[in-house]
Amino acid sequence: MPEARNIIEKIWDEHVVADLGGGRSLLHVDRILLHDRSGPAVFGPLQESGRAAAQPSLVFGTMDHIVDTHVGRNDDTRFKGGRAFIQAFREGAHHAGITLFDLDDPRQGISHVVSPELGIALPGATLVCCDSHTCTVGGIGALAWGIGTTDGEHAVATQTLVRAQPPTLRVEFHGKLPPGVFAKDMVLALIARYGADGAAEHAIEFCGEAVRGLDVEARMTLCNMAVEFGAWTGLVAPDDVTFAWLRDRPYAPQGTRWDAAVAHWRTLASDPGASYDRTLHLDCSRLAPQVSWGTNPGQACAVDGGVPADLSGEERALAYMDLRPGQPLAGLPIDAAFIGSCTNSRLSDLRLAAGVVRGRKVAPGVTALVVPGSTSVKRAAEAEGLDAVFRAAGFEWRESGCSLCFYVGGDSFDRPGRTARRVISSTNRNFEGRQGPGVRTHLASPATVAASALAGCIADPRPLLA
Ligand SMILES: CC(C)[C@H](C(=O)O)[C@@H](O)C(=O)O
Ligand code: SF4
Repeated sequence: MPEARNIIEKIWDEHVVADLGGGRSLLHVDRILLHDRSGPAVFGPLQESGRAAAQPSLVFGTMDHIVDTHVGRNDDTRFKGGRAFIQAFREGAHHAGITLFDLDDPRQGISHVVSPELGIALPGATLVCCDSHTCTVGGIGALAWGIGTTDGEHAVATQTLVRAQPPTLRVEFHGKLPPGVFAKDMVLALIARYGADGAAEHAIEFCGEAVRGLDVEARMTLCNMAVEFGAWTGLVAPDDVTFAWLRDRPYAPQGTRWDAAVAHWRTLASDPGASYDRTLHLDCSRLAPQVSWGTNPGQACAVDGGVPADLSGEERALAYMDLRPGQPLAGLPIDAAFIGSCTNSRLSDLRLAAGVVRGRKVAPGVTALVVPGSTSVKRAAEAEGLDAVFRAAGFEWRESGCSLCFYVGGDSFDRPGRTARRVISSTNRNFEGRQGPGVRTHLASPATVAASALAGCIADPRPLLA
């Protein structure tokens, strides 16, 4: 009788090319994603050392981080030297012979949004990208992780990587999610409960009733923030919900190859009795929408709660956020609301936010914007009239990209003429300066961001969803 294995061990075992001893293995990498921000640092050294891509058909590039998301964009960007980055990335991609989703390509978008959407990321596959949120695609059951550019160069040149096998962590979300509470709230509550380093470099399998009840896009939201929990990566075992979502995607297997793939993917689920190095639990049945109050994603609480009263050692976070212990969060005035990023910019996120916004207006003085995660999400949203709903309410409707998730991409909430100090955001990081110098970020679900944009202050979305 073979030993019971969990899904992470199964995917790992299938990808070992050579056991290097000491727990380290040479792994086959099934797919590589590269983007405009870190991609040039992969192509440059690769070309200088005279090496080529081992399997260019398994490597994909997309423009996302530093592109301008204003309508009518071109190679110019707000990132200093951005044009040179974009052009170097384009040239490197052409030279290496990989597939590039360039600015004018309908498949362009944030790496972690486009790879599952196009069926590049698949259940049971290994996938890497020089980006920490590569774990997002764990939502369809891929073992995906962020790497540095030196590993990126190694991966492109050999289609393999050296890794030590990670310890495993089972996170069980019990119960059913109450109405108005979403995957973003689950993961914020998890990190708040166990701390921003709670997963300590483990590979997580997210499971339990609340996870099974999530659609694939929400599972990606959950896995997106595994890295904010200190994990190496996170995934959800693929099931019928996954297979239905992936079917007929352009790069997914077709015809009889699809049937064979599904039959194999079904074998990946953790065996009964499989063991993990650690297990954590969270009850979702009474969970409230969550909002972060501090400067790491673990500093979050219920929207109808407040900053913990008994804080010590958090003075810097509170000073930066201009908050005091015990202060309620609901009712705190905001300057801006942002819906976007690889965490929450898929079609289901935009539908949810539009449902809150429909027929209502953004509060006077609040800058509100929606940045779809991919051009295809944008087009699908427009076909449903969601852009019109957002625009009528007073939201700006942008082209796809990372945009205001990340100040280093060139766009900032603290630009001349548009100073926004306090922002409620559907993104994943609330670090000091993340969305611009001095900008204070509150992380929340797209529903909470939308409700807050309308109220002009942090607001509970539940009354608007009822
Ligand atoms: C620029 C990129 C390498 C970075 C990352 O690795 O995550 C960015 O996407 C981020 O979210 O901070
Ligand atoms: S959307 Fe934000 S978190 Fe995601 S890859 Fe882009 S910059 Fe990083």
